[in-house]
Amino acid sequence: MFVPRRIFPRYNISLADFKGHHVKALTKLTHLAPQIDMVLEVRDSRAPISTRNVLFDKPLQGKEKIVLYSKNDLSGVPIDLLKKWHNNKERFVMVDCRNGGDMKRLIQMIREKHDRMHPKPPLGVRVIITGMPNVGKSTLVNTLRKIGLNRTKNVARTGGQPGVTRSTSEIIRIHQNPEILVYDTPGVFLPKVKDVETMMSLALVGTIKPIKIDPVMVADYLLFVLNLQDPTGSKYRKYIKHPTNDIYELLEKIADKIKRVRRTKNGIQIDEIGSSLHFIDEWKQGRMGKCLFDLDAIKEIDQLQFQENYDEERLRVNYEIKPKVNRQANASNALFEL
Ligand SMILES: Nc1nc2c(ncn2[C@@H]2O[C@H](COP(=O)(O)OP(=O)(O)OP(=O)(O)O)[C@@H](O)[C@H]2O)c(=O)[nH]1
Repeated sequence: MFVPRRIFPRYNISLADFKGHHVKALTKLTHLAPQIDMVLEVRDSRAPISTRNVLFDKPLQGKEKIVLYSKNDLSGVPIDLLKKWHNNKERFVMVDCRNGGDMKRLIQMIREKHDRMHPKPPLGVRVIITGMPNVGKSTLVNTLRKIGLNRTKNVARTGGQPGVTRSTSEIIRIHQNPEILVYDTPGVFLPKVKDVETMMSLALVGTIKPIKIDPVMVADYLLFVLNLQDPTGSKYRKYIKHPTNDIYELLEKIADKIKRVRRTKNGIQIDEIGSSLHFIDEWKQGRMGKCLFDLDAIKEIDQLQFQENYDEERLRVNYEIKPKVNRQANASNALFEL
C-alpha cells in the first residue's frame, strides 16, 4: 500500500522576498490609515494561512475589517475550518474576485457599514484593500467597480505575476448612493516567512516569482501536498498510473507527455525545470481541480475529517447495534458505548 510522506525535506532556501516597494506601500498605508473606514484584507483561500500578513495589523489597528478568501473557485478549504479559525471574532467571506454575485454581496456589506455610521461620512465610505502579492486585489477592485457602477472598463492592472501593482492607487469610486471609494494597494510580503513549507505554498499561489526557488523543489512540495490530500495518486494520474513520492519519477513522465525529453547519443535528457514549471502552472491556474497548499491547514483538515468519520461511525454503530442490544440486559448495552 502507498504511504505518502509526512515530512517535507528541509531544503535550504531563502525565506525572504521583501522589496523596496513593499516598504513604500506600508508607509503609504500608515499615512492613509486615519481616513480609512473599512479594511478588506485579501488572502488566497488555497493558502489561507501563508497569505495572512500581520504587517497590516498595526497601521490599521481598530479599523473594521473583513477578511476575503479569494480564488474560492480553485480552493479546497472547508468553510468549517475558516469558521473555527475566526471563531466569530472576525468577519470573513470566501469569494471569487471575478464573480459579480460575490461582489454584490460584498458591496451590500459595505453599505451596511455606511448605514451603521453616525454621522454619515460626508465624502463617502473609504475602504482600503490589502493583501500579499497576487492574491487578487486589483481584480477585486475592477469587479467591484463593474458591479457597483455598471462600468465595463478595468481601472486596476491585473496579471498572473506578483508585483503588477507597484504603488497605492488614487481613490477609486465603486458605488454611488451611498458613495463607496476604495484604495488598491500593492501586495506586501513579510520580511521573513515562518518556514520552508510556507515559502513553497506562497510560490504555488504565485505570491513569489517561480524563479525565486528551484522549480523542482516547488514541484516536489506540490507532489507532497497532493499526496497528503489524496494518496491514490488520482490528482496526477494523467501523467502516471500509480501514486509516487518520487518527484523525479513523476517529472520523467510529465516530460514524456509534454515532449520535454531529448534523446542524445549519451542517453536521455529530461527537462526537469520545464516539466516542473508545467506541473506547477497546471495547479496554479486551477486546470487540475481544487487544491490546498498550506501544510498546517491540510493537517487540521485531517483532524476535522478524522473527528467527522469518528462521529459518523459512532452514529452508525449505535444505530445498528442498539435495537439488538436493547433486548438484552442493560449491562451488555454498556459494552457498545463509545
Ligand atoms: N480563478 C481566480 N482567479 C483570480 C481570482 N482573483 C484574481 N484572480 C487572478 O489572479 C491573478 C492575480 O490577480 P491580481 O488582481 O492582479 O492580484 P493582485 O493582488 O492585485 O496582485 P499584485 O499587483 O501583485 O499585488 C490574475 O491572473 C487574476 O485574473 C479569483 O477569485 N479566482
